[in-house]
Amino acid sequence: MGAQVEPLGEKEIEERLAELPGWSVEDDRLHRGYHFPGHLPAAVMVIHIARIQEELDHHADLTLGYNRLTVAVNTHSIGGKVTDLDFQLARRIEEIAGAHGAH
Ligand SMILES: C[C@H](O)[C@H](O)[C@H]1CNC2=NC(N)=NC(=O)C2=N1
Repeated sequence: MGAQVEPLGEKEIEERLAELPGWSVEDDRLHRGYHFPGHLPAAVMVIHIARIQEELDHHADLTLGYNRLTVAVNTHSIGGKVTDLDFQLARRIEEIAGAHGAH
């Protein structure tokens, strides 16, 4: 996979985060929490994210609550650092969030 799976530096992370409001990096994990109008829309978004994750072969930890969903991801194959793969997944999730009533 080459340079794509290099851990990102601090400046590269800041640049990418600037394009992704609501997302942050803590403890080497890229994460965001979403709120929903109820439980089913949150659960449906989990399934939609799962499809994207299979397409990208990159998988986040998804924590589903009643009307909340937390997404946290890093790249396991390089020992749990934030890479461009994590940002690719985050951008794909952002693209679908609005349609699920997530905010
Ligand atoms: C075999 C398969 O391609 C790997 O295990 C993939 C699957 N999903 C993954 N997801 C994440 N977040 N990091 C990985 O390194 C990773 N590796």
